[in-house]
Amino acid sequence: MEVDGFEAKTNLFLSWLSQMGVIMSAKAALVDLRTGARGRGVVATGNFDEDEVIFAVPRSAVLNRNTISSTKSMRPVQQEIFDMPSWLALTAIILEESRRPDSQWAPYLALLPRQLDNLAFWSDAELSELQASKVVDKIGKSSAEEMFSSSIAPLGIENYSIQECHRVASIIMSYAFDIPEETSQEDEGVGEDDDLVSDDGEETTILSMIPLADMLNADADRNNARLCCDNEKLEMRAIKSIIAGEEIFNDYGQLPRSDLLRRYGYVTENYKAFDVAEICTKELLSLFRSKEAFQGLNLNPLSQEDLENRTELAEREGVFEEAYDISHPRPEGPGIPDALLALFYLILLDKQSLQALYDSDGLPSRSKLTTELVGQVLVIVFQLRENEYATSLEDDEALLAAGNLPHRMSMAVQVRHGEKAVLRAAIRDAATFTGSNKRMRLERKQTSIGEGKGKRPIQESTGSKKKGRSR
Ligand SMILES: C[S@@+](CC[C@H](N)C(=O)[O-])C[C@H]1O[C@@H](n2cnc3c(N)ncnc32)[C@H](O)[C@@H]1O
Repeated sequence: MEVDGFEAKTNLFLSWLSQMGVIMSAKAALVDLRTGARGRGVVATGNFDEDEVIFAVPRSAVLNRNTISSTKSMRPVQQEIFDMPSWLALTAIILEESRRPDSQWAPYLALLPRQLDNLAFWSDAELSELQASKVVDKIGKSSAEEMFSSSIAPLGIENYSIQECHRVASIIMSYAFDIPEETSQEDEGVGEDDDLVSDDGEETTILSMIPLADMLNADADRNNARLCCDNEKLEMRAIKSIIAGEEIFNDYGQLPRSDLLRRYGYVTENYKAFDVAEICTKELLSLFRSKEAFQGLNLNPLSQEDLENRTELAEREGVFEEAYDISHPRPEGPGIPDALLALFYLILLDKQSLQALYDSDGLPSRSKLTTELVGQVLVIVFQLRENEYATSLEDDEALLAAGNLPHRMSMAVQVRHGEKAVLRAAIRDAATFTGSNKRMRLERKQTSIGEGKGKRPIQESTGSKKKGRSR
């Protein structure tokens, strides 16, 4: 006999779905996956062919900003709701619908979780386990609170509290879909073939809670279903054949585990391939002003003016970013982004070559940017970044291998370990750069760098075209 009403809530929700006109294939079932720590999920009980409809949800069962026109109590504040950012408006609407015992969405709202593991709900002590992960700066809890106070509080919703706003806003972050807005009769035919859910935030989309569609879990590239939208209904279709017994997975995107944790409150091994380590450009640039950071590389610190000129050129060339994400190399691109290589290259270029680049149009190709010096500087930058974490990659490996960590701590260790693993791989990669240093602004000194890699005397580049090969 269950004590938490989990199954009863599921059953009420399933009957409500059919009243709302949701049609679910007899070959799919909403099931209890709590033993796998996944809450509810949808599982195939029969085989699905590619493109087969798993369930269809009519637009009338969807909860979004358009819903308020049917909610009498919200009509007086309709304009305020329309003026808010979409996630805030949906937060207000769900708060109001949750308050009303006669809300037509009550059996659906009762299913949404009370406890969440998204980072907004972590204590400071729990967050400190993420160590130097930049995700901690992206939680945005206090700015969200300001918005709740300035936009939602004045609406006078009965059950308003900051805590409840956080819960609802986090649910929206992990459950809502951005779907193409319903087109009017006159517009019909314009976008009828556009059946993909858009998540690019274009004006024609509307942030919506879609009952049942949001009961699908996700696990990186294990997705086997996709939401397709037309003007009347939203259909969850198989994107490949699904065998009876398999879980039906949606696609939450190729998120690094840090962002998965921030937005969805969980991590799995399958997202490891998308992990990133973030390098903050401001911190990076300060290294080039110091004497200590690159000791042993025959590299003089840059004046503030020189550094600014070089970063301005990087901006002109479209390679300057506030932060750079280092990732594992993937078919879509290398782990160390071209833009970061280009920034380093510009910072390390000798004066004459820099001037030539100013007067030219365009940066050299990636293979020219990967000079030995760029690689050496990158190695140092990545090592410094790795040292910002309080524990080493090996410490974290031992912690994870020992197991028995509390749930949130285990997730935090996986995130920070993943970021360090990205940095280690990037260090190995940068150490292989062997491109010529002849245009690099190395101190004029007869010395050698790059132990074991085609050693040659290092000369300050004069830009002279007839510089011969030294080997
Ligand atoms: C859109 S909901 C999916 C339905 C959810 N399982 C439920 O019971 O309400 C997204 C949430 O499901 C959970 N989730 C999704 N995929 C998961 C996975 N592979 N492992 C663990 N939890 C997952 C996370 O809590 C996430 O925030």
